Amino acid sequence: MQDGNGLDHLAGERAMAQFDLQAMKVYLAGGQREYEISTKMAQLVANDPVFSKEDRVRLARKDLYKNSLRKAGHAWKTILEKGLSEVEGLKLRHFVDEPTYTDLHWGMFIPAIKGQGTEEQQHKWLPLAYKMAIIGCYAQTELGHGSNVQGLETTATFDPTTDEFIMHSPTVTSTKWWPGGLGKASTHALVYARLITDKKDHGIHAFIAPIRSLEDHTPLPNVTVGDIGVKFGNGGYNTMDNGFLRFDHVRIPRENMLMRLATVTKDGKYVRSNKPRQLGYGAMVFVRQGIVIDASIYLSRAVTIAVRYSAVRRQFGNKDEPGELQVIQYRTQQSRLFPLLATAYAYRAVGFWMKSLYADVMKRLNDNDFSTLPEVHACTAGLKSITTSVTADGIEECRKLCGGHGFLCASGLPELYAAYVPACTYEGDNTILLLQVARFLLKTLSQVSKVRPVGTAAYLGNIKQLSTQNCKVSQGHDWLNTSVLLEAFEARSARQAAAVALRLAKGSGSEAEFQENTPELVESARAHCQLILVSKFIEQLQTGTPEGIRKQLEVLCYTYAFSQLIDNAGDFLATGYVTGNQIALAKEELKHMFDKIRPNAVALVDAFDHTDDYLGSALGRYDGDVYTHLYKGAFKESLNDTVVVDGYEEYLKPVLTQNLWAPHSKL
Ligand SMILES: CCCCCCCC/C=C\CCCCCC(=O)SCCNC(=O)CCNC(=O)[C@H](O)C(C)(C)COP(=O)(O)OP(=O)(O)OC[C@H]1O[C@@H](n2cnc3c(N)ncnc32)[C@H](O)[C@@H]1OP(=O)(O)O
Ligand SMILES: Cc1cc2nc3c(=O)[nH]c(=O)nc-3n(C[C@H](O)[C@H](O)[C@H](O)COP(=O)(O)OP(=O)(O)OC[C@H]3O[C@@H](n4cnc5c(N)ncnc54)[C@H](O)[C@@H]3O)c2cc1C
Repeated sequence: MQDGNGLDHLAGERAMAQFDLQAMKVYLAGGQREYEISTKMAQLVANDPVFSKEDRVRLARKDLYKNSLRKAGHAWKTILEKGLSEVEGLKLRHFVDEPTYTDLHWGMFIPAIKGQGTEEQQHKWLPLAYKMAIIGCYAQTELGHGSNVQGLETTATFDPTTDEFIMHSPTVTSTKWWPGGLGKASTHALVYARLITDKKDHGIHAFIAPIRSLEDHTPLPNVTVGDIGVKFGNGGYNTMDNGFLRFDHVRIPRENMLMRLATVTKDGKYVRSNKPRQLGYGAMVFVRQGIVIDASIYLSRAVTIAVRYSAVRRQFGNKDEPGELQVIQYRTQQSRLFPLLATAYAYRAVGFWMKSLYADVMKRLNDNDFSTLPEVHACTAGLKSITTSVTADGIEECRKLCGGHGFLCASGLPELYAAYVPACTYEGDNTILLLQVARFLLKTLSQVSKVRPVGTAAYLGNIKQLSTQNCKVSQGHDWLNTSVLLEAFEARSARQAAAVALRLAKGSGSEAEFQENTPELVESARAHCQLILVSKFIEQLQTGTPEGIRKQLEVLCYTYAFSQLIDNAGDFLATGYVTGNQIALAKEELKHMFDKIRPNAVALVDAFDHTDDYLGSALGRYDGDVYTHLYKGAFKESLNDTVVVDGYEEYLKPVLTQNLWAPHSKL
């Protein structure tokens, strides 16, 4: 989408592109229809002044939050007035581009009711939620426990005499703490609490608790609720009202317990269904799968800014060429930037695959087939973990790649980082999630002689072969073979998993030994996830990629795979599958890939199709007119509202005019 002012400082870069830009835009959007919807919604948001992002980083929290309420309300009004479809509405909210209560309402409250509510409960709650007559949040985490869901303390005690649950927060640590949208906006909370019937604790279950009056939005009796406070960074995640919540013996009807997985009868009998209790974690699985595409989008924004700016920015020169060099010409810049560009493409491809994986598991669950649930859990948890960690670090790397100007909020990067970095923690701390993957790998390996692993773990079925055969690469171009690359990633992952499994198997099986091995378990989980990412990127390329973009995608795929191989060379070498020389050959191939990316770099980021409005960056502007806009931007700074600064009379003038002799001065 070209929305610059006509001057195109990057026109020379764009003229070098060697692929079909339009086809790439459609590919990255996920298809022609998605592309058209995206384009339409991006323009709708960019052209509506209510959605302006101007000044967001300068607003005080109260104003920032109020403005975010205004935008969320306006988005909803726009959706209704224009009769937008669900997909269009989702896209519109995406382009509004600030975390707000509706993310949790649509992203977790509704999916949790769909997944855990009976049909009757869905009929009761979903119509209200769909028309936003109620606003819901997902209240799981407490002050004392987030990762350890089984350790939550809030109680829901059944009282058969009134057919109600009594919701209670027995300790300070049982206070619900963090749920987005809870602090100020929600009328209802999906509360995870310990179910107690007849003095028996049945563990964690989900309850819909009304928390604010639908008349005047005041907290209901015996409910204490508010915002937990200012968070990291300017703007960023501060548009969200992450909240606290305490119940003091608050009564809710028995039907407010979501009863698809377990029921409590009128006379207080607890009945479990034959479905796995882990389905209670379904809303988390749903969001985790969506986070992979989301990571690609965030990373692609940072990379777009850094690539465009690197093509505009010039420093130094050399005797072979006139003038100064664009910093994108420097190998070191390329070696930090191009792998991130390739990663954003990889996550897009894998994100598409994740969607199909999720659709498949949902279909199976509807048919009461739970067989793929453990693999899907491991996959969504692991890829959520890797992609968010890499993206957060990648945004920060892009900031550094933009030198000093990257540190200015005008670059768009500080705010992007502040908004994104909590993704490493929410929806599961990234280390906790990798430990879940490791447990899955150990279980799979322990059963490998009896149960043939399937899906993303299928390679573990070839563990013997992968443990004995070594890499056959003898010249650089031998690496240009996806089977060779895949085998390297499979062998490294299988060997790392087998090594730690063997060490544990030789031990006593104690928890202490398990703990001692957790760093290696996390490394082996990471290796497994990197294999999934590489293999799914390759697989996506091999299934019907249009001719006009296939070559570029292949280059990006090799760039991604080689950079992963090199960044993790220690692991590959330690498993003994590859030699130092083979790693050195891969490094040379990676440099050849950089040469192929270089003339296409600007077009490859144009293909992400981010509008200037969405990027919100003077450095990443489509037209490359960086300096004019940085300079103009300085005049919007509130300190420059007056020529002589407020505070001069009280604080600067006395310093300048006291004329006191500083006794310690040597002058
Ligand atoms: C399209 C969507 C939009 C996407 C875009 C995103 C935009 C952002 C949107 C919203 C903003 C942010 C929202 C943030 C919201 C939150 O943060 S909500 C709170 C999230 N909290 C967590 O993630 C807590 C992390 N902890 C856990 O998940 C679990 O407690 C645990 C997995 C660490 C441990 O669970 P526990 O019950 O104690 O289990 P174990 O005994 O260890 O394991 C029991 C078995 O269950 C398996 N399992 C665990 N989780 C799942 C699951 N989700 N699905 C299936 N199976 C699961 C586990 O592997 C064990 O299996 P085995 O017995 O076979 O070993
Ligand atoms: C911006 C934001 C939004 C959020 N939104 C919501 C929401 O809407 N709803 C909601 O319910 N929650 C929400 N949360 C809470 C979030 O899900 C939790 O913070 C997250 O799951 C991590 O849990 P924790 O805070 O208990 O971390 P902890 O588990 O206390 O982690 C602290 C450290 O201990 C380590 N650690 C903990 N246990 C182990 C172990 N067994 N082995 C090794 N290391 C361990 C972790 O790796 C981490 O380094 C949100 C959080 C944030 C930051």
